[in-house]
Amino acid sequence: TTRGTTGSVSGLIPSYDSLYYMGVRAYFTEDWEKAAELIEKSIATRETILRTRRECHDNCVTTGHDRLDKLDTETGGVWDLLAMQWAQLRAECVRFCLSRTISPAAQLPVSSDIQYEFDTRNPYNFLQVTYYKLGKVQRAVSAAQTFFVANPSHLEMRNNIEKYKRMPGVKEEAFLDRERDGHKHWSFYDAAVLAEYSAEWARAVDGWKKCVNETLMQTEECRAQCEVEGQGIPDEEVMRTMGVYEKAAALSLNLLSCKQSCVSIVATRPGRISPMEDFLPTVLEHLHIAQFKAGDLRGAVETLHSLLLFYPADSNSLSNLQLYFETLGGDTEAPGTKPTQEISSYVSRSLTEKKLLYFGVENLNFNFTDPDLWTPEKVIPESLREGWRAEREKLNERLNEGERPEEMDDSGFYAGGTVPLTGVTITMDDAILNGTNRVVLDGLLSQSECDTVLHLASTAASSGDGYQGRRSPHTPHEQFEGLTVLSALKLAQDGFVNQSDARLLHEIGERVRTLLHSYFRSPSALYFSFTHLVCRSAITGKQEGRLDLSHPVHVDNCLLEPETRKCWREPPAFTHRDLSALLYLNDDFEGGDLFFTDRDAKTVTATVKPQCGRVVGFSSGPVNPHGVTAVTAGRRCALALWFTKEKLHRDMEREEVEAVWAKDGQSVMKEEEEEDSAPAPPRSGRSQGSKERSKGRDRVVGGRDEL
Ligand SMILES: O=C(O)CCC(=O)C(=O)O
Ligand SMILES: [Fe+2]
Repeated sequence: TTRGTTGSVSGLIPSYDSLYYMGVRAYFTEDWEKAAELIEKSIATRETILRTRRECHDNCVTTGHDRLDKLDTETGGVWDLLAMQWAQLRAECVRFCLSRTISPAAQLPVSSDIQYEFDTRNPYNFLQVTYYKLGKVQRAVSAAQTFFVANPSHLEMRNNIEKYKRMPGVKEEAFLDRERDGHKHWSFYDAAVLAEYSAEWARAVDGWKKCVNETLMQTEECRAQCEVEGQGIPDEEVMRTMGVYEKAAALSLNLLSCKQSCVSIVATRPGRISPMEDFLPTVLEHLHIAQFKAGDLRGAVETLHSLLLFYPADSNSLSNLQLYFETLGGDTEAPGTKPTQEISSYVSRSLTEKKLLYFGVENLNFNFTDPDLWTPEKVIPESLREGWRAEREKLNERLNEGERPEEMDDSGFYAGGTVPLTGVTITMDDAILNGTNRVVLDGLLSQSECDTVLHLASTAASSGDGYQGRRSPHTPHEQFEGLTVLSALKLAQDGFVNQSDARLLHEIGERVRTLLHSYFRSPSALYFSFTHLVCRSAITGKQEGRLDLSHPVHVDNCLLEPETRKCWREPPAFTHRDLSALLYLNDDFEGGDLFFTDRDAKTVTATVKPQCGRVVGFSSGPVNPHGVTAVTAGRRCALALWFTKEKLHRDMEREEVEAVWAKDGQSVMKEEEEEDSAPAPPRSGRSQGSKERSKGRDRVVGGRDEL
């Protein structure tokens, strides 16, 4: 019964939407075999249709051009007929080309629902489950990955991916984004940014160049689709009242507007809803700086000239150009003193299109939203400039205030790596926490482990070791108590607690280090800088009308000056802390939320409620100001950990403890029991601590590092 719809009878390409609907129906009846087959077929069919359209576009792009050539010489007043003939020939070419392979049903435009489904890669969401049910893990993995790339805040899929990563026999290569070809420019972009971070300029140049080329290619692909894809007619109601030239103008404006919108489509990352403003000029700007740094001065000049086509009066670019010329010894004839051919055709074509479009806006009631910021004012009709300026100003304001692009973090960390511990899942990522290099992970400790560590804290408080029961350095309304690993060891030696409890405290730190090293894709080793277990207790009777915080807003490795939004990396801040982590142990208290703010130290961007086994990790720099709300009842305990990339600043106290245990002839690293039945994942960096111990020591004895 499905033969008619799948079109297999005619041998022509069927419409992919009907295949998709059938696939989804099969999915809900749990007919997994059929669901997989149909959904795959719909994806493949859509690809074939897109490819065929592109081929037909390319095949027909010059058809009838000879008629247009004759326009110049034609004197008999039939130029309009020649133009019509050109349109006819081209139409016939495309039509013939398409209908040779695509069924009539598939030539129709799909509904916006289907468009949305495929744009958001939802078919892969269905496929992930389907393949999992069928036991085809490799395929499930790549479906999961493909979906996740376009839906990066879909935590369920993220956790699925983490699970797949821990499955035996699932290889790294299985995590394949099946749609990667459509957005390669973003991979190049990311690679170039990473190279910039580590000042590898030659690699950055390579990445930015590829990014430019791929961006131009993707733009061409998108524009070609505008020409051959069945598009809705602009406002059919209005079209009916139009004469034939008006209709022709409306259709051509529609086409131009579709082509211009490719700028926004290409500049929108998978998974994002809005485009990156000024994408191509931004990439060119990065490229010329990278070229300059890499010593390719001529390349830099060429790129700068390309950039100047977008912003001819930009004072920074002009003074850079001046600088380059001086460095080149005023050699203005040198190659590279011109913009690249590709960019110059790109800009002039775009300008011509914009002129036509703005003419339509001014005189033909056409609506057009310019995707570019660089459009020169003179191209925009006088009557529109006022509104356009207001729009721009609004946009600038938005960019300058809350919606400014994510703050740059120069720490070298890059959130989004894997979570290599069984049972640990991501609860909040950068997107949910509204920031950069922040994460909340759950499941690091079992309840009994939390209880053990809490017990350590209470024992320390009552036995007099640790820094027991002193007033909080931050608020008179709370008491502060806690201990370090060394004081835990002493407690054990004095028989107050079990050896194994003290070791647990140590070992938990290793778990956190492993996690953060991997999740933040740390470019180098991470050393413990300081660790302590801290409890904050509300002092009863001192809570009335309390307005202060348990821990005022601060940045861990610099002194935040909210008025100027500056952060000074100097003492008394702990300047060598690179990554911060808090591992929470309980939730039976009131208040005590951790919150992140903007650099103004006021605007709260995210809040995290402590609970047993929850880890908050973040880069310790100015992108992450944070504080703790008042603890108004009960006791809130957390293990606070800071890591450094500099070996010189590692925590010597920790080494002392490890040395004691090593002398005891026991391994420091106790293999923890897996709570999950899933096989243990690889544990990079896990044994580093013990190796480190036996090596020679370039000991630095510094002031004690706390709070
Ligand atoms: O306990 C917390 O949640 C945060 C503590 C903190 O920010 C710090 O000690 O630097
Ligand atoms: Fe802090």
